[in-house]
Formats: sequence, C-alpha cells, structure tokens
Amino acid sequence: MSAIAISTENLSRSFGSIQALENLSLEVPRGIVFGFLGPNGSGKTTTIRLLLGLLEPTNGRAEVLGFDTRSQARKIRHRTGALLEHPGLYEKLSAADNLEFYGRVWRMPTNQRRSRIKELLSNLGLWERRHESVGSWSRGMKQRLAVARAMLHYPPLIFLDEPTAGLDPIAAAALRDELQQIVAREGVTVFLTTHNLAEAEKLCQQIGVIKQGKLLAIGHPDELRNRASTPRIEVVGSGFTPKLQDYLKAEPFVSNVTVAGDRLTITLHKPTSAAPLVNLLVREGVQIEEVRKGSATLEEVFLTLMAN
Ligand SMILES: Nc1ncnc2c1ncn2[C@@H]1O[C@H](COP(=O)(O)OP(=O)(O)OP(=O)(O)O)[C@@H](O)[C@H]1O
Repeated sequence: MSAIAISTENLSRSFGSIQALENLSLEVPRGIVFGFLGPNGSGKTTTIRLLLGLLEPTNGRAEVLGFDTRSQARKIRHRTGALLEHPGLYEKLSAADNLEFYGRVWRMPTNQRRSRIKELLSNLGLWERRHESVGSWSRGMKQRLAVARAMLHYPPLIFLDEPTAGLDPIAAAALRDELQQIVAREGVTVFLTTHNLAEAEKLCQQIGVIKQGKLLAIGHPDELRNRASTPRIEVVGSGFTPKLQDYLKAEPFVSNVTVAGDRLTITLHKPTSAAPLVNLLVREGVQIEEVRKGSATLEEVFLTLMAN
C-alpha cells in the first residue's frame, strides 16, 4: 500500500473562460488531515470534485488511493467518504435509519452495520437521540450525522468540504473537537477544505493555500508561519515610552516596534536571542511581566499570501 493517499500532477479545470484550478501538483500522505485553505471561489470544491472523479480535468492527472480519477472513479468513490455541500440525509428518517439505509447501500453485513452505527453515533454524541427524525435537528447535529455517514463504511480517506460552514461558533468548535478525536482514533486520511484559519490550524498537519485556482504555499502550519513571517519578540509589561520605542527602532537588528496596551512587539530582521533586548529594556526602566519569542499567526500568513 502506497504511503501517498492523493497525488496530482498539473491538475487543471476550466469552466469556459474561468480557470477554476490551474496546474495543481501535490501529494497528500496517508494518515494526515490535509487542509485546503482558500477564499470563496478559489477552486477548493472543484478540486474535491476532480479527485472524486465527478468532474473531468481539462488538463493534468490525479490518483486517489492509487486509482486514476479519469478511468477508475467508481473504485475511488467506493473507497472514500465525502461530506460535500449537501449533507445527504433523509430528513423524515431518524438518525439511525439514515445510517441503516447507507449501510445497506454499502452492503455492510448486518452485525458490522449495527455495531458501526452505534460506534459512530456514540462517538459523535448522537446515540441518545438516534430515534429522532433528522428534519427537527439543528444544522450542527445534522453535520455530525453527515460525518458519520461519510465514515460509515470504514473508508481510509474522507473528503470534507467546509464541514463547519453555516454553523454557529459553538457548534463549529464542537464539531471540530469531535472530528479531531474521531479522525485520530480511526487513523483515516482527511482532505478538508475550509476558509476558516482556526479550523485549519486546529485540525491539519499540512495545509495548502489556494487562491484563484493556484496553489500558493504548502506545509505544516508552523512551517508556513515560519516561512512567511519575520521573527518577533513580544514583551508584556509597562514603561514602553515613545523614547524607548525610538531607541529600539534605531537598533540595526530591529525592523519595527509597535505598542498595543501592555504589549510591546519588536519585529526583527532575523532570529535573535531575546537576552540582549531584555537587558536593554530593563536598563531603560521597563517593568517586564512576560517575554515571548514568536512568529506570525496563520492569519497574518494567509492575509500576506492573499495580498500578493
Ligand atoms: N459548474 C461550474 N460552472 C461554471 N463555473 C464554475 C462551476 N463550478 C465552479 N465554477 C467556478 O470555478 C471557480 C472555483 O469555484 P469553487 O466552487 O471550486 O471554489 P471554492 O473555493 O470551493 O469556493 P467556496 O469557498 O465559495 O465554496 C469559481 O469562479 C466558480 O464560479
């Protein structure tokens, strides 16, 4: 079994004059949560549809679990689960009956089907409410059930297209927690699209950033932060006078200095030990509560990539 779940080579798709995806080349290793991060209309859903063989590429190729998306789409769809724009649930049926139905579609043996339904509904906090019809449920509960549906037949790879879109922050955070646990427990590979940075940061071991159909950057969230950002030192305390700020700005290794409330941020040209700076601040009469070395947030990285 290959260690690569998804590989694409110059995968491209246009719709008339719109280039929805342009020369996407990437490899997603098995067992990770890969986040495809980009603003509205950047080509995320198009990529999932290409990977599932629901759309033909206009150029390039892709393999999913070792199968070619053009010629072996049925094999891919059998071995993967997907949560796309619509949750694919029958509103009049109960949660248990929805999964029962899909379990039969997947031709799961009765015992396996029953135990899997119980396992997933319990892990997603829905077991107690399994007899309620889904039509009366909140969007958050429906999304959790849709995740169960996508994972029902033990697929080694699942696609989640903006799983928390439209949920309130509490329901979104709960779904993220549950996804994180269930994915870790089952060791499943996940290809997740989102425009939510917190989501990408929490769930993903690798992130690809896409804009207007082009992949701009790829890597672990820490790697992206370090690659795209200048190092900085943050100091919490008091006594950050304008004179001190001017003094710091004159240092050759300092590129910028900002103060917000009790927080002084010193942006550096290159990584530097914090000790000489701390000595300098103490000499200048700063009361220091806390010193932190840091890099940009993923949000700053994202905004920088989007601005270029
Ligand atoms: N079937 C289609 N026909 C014509 N244009 C399409 C079609 N599907 C997608 N597009 C266009 O391709 C581009 C990429 O769309 P896509 O849905 O992949 O973006 P997305 O990143 O998933 O966006 P969102 O976050 O809003 O879901 C957009 O400009 C969209 O209008």
